[in-house]
Amino acid sequence: MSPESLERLRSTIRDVPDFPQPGILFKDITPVLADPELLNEAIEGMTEAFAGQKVDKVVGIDARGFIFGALIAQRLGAGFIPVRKKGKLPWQTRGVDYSLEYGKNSVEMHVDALAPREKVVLADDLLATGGTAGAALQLIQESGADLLGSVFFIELAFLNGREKLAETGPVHALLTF
Ligand SMILES: O=P(O)(O)OC[C@H]1O[C@H](OP(=O)(O)OP(=O)(O)O)[C@H](O)[C@@H]1O
Ligand SMILES: Nc1ncnc2[nH]cnc12
Repeated sequence: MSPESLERLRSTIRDVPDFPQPGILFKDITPVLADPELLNEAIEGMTEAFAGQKVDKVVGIDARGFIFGALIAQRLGAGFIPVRKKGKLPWQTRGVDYSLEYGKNSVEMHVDALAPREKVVLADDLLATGGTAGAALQLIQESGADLLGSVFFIELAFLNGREKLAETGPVHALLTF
C-alpha cells in the first residue's frame, strides 16, 4: 500500500473528543466507510498480510468489526463468523467477559461456529487496550481452530493492546496512532 493511500486513510479518520465518555479521543471511521475508494483501500491493506494463505474463516467482532471482517472474508474467499455482544446469538454459545478502553462487556460465539484446525483470522476496526480482541481470541482458541493472526484497521499504540495479544500470534494494523 502506497504512503499516499495510507496518509489519505489516516487523515480521513475523524477525532471526536470525550466520546463516549470524558477523556476518550474517539476514532470515528465512518468517513472512511462512506468513501468507496478509501474503503476498498482499507480492505486491500488489511488483507495483504494474509495474501497467498489459505484462510477458512474470518472472525469479526460486533459491531464495527463486522464491516471490516465480512469484507476481508469476501476478499480472501473465506467464510465470516460473528463474535457478538452477549445475548444476541440465537444458538448455543460460549462467552467471555472483558474490559475495554471505556468499560466492561461480554462477547459470545456459537459453539459450532469454528471447527478444530480451521485456519482463522481475527478482524476488528480498532485495537486499543486489547481487551475485546483478547476475549475473541480466547473464544477462537477454545474452539480448537488455528489462528493465523489478527488484523486491525487502527491501533492505538499508547494503550499497549499489542502486548496483550503477543502470545496469540501475529498482530497486524494498517494505521497506528
Ligand atoms: O482494545 P479495546 O480496549 O478492547 O477496544 C477496542 C474495541 O472497542 C470498540 O468496540 P465497542 O465495544 O465500542 O463496540 P462497537 O463496535 O459496537 O462500537 C472497537 O470496535 C473494538 O472492538
Ligand atoms: N478511542 C477509541 N476510538 C474508537 N473506538 C475505540 N474503541 C476503544 N477505544 C476506542
